[in-house]
Amino acid sequence: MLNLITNQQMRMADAYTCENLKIPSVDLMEKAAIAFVKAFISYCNPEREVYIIVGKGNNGGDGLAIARLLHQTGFKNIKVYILEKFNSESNDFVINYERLKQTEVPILHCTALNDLPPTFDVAIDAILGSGFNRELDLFFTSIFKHINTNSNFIVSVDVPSGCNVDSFNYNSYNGIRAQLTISFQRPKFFFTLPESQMVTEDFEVVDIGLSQEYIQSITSEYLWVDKEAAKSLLPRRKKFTHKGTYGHVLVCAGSPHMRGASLLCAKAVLKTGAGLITLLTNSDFFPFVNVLAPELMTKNINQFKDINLEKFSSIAIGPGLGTDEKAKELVHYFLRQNTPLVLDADALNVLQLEDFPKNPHESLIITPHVNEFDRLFGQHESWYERLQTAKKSAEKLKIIIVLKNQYTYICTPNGKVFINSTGNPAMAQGGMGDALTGCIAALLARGLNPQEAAILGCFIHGYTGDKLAQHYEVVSPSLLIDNLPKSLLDISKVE
Ligand SMILES: NC(=O)C1=CN([C@@H]2O[C@H](COP(=O)(O)OP(=O)(O)OC[C@H]3O[C@@H](n4cnc5c(N)ncnc54)[C@H](O)[C@@H]3O)[C@@H](O)[C@H]2O)[C@@H](O)CC1
Ligand SMILES: Nc1ncnc2c1ncn2[C@@H]1O[C@H](COP(=O)(O)OP(=O)(O)O)[C@@H](O)[C@H]1O
Ligand SMILES: [K+]
Repeated sequence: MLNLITNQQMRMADAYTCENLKIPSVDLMEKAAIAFVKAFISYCNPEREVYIIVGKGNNGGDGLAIARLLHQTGFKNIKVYILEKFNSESNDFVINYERLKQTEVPILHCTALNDLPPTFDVAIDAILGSGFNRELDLFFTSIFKHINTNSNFIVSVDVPSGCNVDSFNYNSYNGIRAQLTISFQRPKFFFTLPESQMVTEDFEVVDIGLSQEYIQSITSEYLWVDKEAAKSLLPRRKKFTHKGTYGHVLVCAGSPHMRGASLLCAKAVLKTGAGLITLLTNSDFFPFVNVLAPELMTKNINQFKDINLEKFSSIAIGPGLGTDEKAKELVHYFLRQNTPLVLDADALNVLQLEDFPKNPHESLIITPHVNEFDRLFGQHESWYERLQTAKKSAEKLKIIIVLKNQYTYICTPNGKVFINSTGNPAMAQGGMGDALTGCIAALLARGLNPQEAAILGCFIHGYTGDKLAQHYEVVSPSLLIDNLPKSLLDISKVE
C-alpha cells in the first residue's frame, strides 16, 4: 500500500531525498520536469500551441524546465509567460530561467492581465504549487479566471494553482480549474473526492524519484491500493488443493422482482474462485439456477434457520433481497451468527444503526453506496464529511465499511482508510455492486482476513472494469464477472 501524504510531508520527503540520497534540488526539479513531459506528450500533439504560465517559486521553476524539455522534444509553438507579481524567486527558478534563456523559446513577462494572450490552446499552469499559502489577490484571481475561461485544455503542474489540497473548503474556490493535473510522486488524497472535480477533472501521478522508503515510513491515515499491493494479498492456488480448500460461500439474495441480483452476486463468487457456492433462494427459482449457473447449489430460503452455518466460510447477503419482514428477519439472523459476513444493498436498507451488534465478530463488512450510507449514517454535505463519518463509524462499530465511489474507500476498525485505485464510469450500471459483494465474499472464503478481502475485492472488481473499458464504452456486470478470472491471473503475474 502506498502512503498518501500531505503537502507538509511531501516537503519533508523532498528535503530528505536531497540530503540523504545526495540529489541537488535542481536535479530533482529536472526529474520532475522530465516525468511531467513524458506524461504530457501522450495528451498533446506537438503541433499545438502550448502556453506555459509560470510563477516564481519551484512550481514556476518546474514550468521553465518543462518548457525547455518540450522544446527539445519537438514542440515548436511554445511560449512562456512569467507572472511578475512575486516578491522573491526560488533558487531553482533562477537556475532554470538561465537555462531557458539559452533556448529559442520566447519568454514574456506579465505584470497585468492584458499582457496575456486572449485565448490559449493548451495552457500549462505552473503558477502556484504546494507553496500556495494565503488568499489570492485580484491580480491572481483575474488571471486564473481568464485562463479558465479562454483555454481549450488546461494542464496543471503538481496541483492546480490556488488549490490547497490539504484543506477542503471549496465553496468559494477561485483558483485554476484544470482538465488534467500531473502530480508528483503520490496521488493527492483530495483528488479522490468527487468535490475535486471542480478543481481538476482528472489526474495522473508521475514518479520523480523521492525516497519511497522515507515516504513509506511516514504514518498516514490514507493508503493507496495499487496493483502491487493487490498482488501481495492474492492467495496462490497450490498443488494438491481441492474445492474444499477454497471455501464455501452462502449467497442470500434476490426477491421475486430481483432474482438477477442473486445470480450476479453468486456468479461473481464463482468467478473469484471460491470452492463451493450455495444460493439461498425461493424453491421456484431452483430450476432456473440449475440452467443459468449449473455450478451453484441451492437451499430453500424459507428454511434458513435449518442451515448448519459451520459448513460455510462466508455469507453474502442483500443484493435484490427486498425489504419486507422476511428479509429483515434473515438479515438480523445472519448478523448474529459467527460466520464472516458481507452486507450489501437491501441488507443495509432494512437495518438501523442500533441493530449492529455491540461486539461483532471480526469479519463483518458492509458495502454501502452513497444513498445506503447516508440513510444509515445521516445526510452529508460533502464526500469529505461522509468519509470522516465512515472512518469514525468503522472504528466505533468495529466493522469494515466499504464506501463505494469512483475511488472506493475501505475504512477499517483501526482507523485506516484504504483507497481503491481502480474503477471507471463505464461500470456505472445496476448490478455492479452485487458483483462486488460476490468478489469480497469469495475472497473471505478463500481465507483472506476481512480487511484484505475488502481491499482485494474492490481492486479486482475495478481492475476488471478498467481492462474492459479499454474496449467497451459500457461494461455490464455480466461482462465484468466473466472476466474476473482473467484479472486474478493478471494480478498474480505482476513482477
Ligand atoms: N518534492 C517536492 O516537493 C518537489 C516540488 N517541486 C515543485 O515545487 C512546488 C512547490 O514550490 P514552492 O515551495 O517554491 O512553492 P510554489 O511554487 O507553490 O509558490 C511559492 C511562491 O508563491 C508565493 N505565494 C504563495 N501563495 C500565494 C498567493 N496566494 N498569492 C501570491 N503568491 C503566493 C510564495 O510567497 C512564493 O513566492 C511543488 O508544487 C512542485 O511543483 C518540484 O520542483 C520537485 C520536487
Ligand atoms: N464511475 C464509477 N467509477 C468507478 N466505479 C464505479 C463507477 N460507477 C460504479 N462503480 C462501481 O460499481 C459498483 C456500484 O455499486 P452499487 O451502486 O451498489 O450498484 P448496484 O446496487 O446496482 O449493484 C461500486 O463498486 C462502484 O465503485
Ligand atoms: K500549478
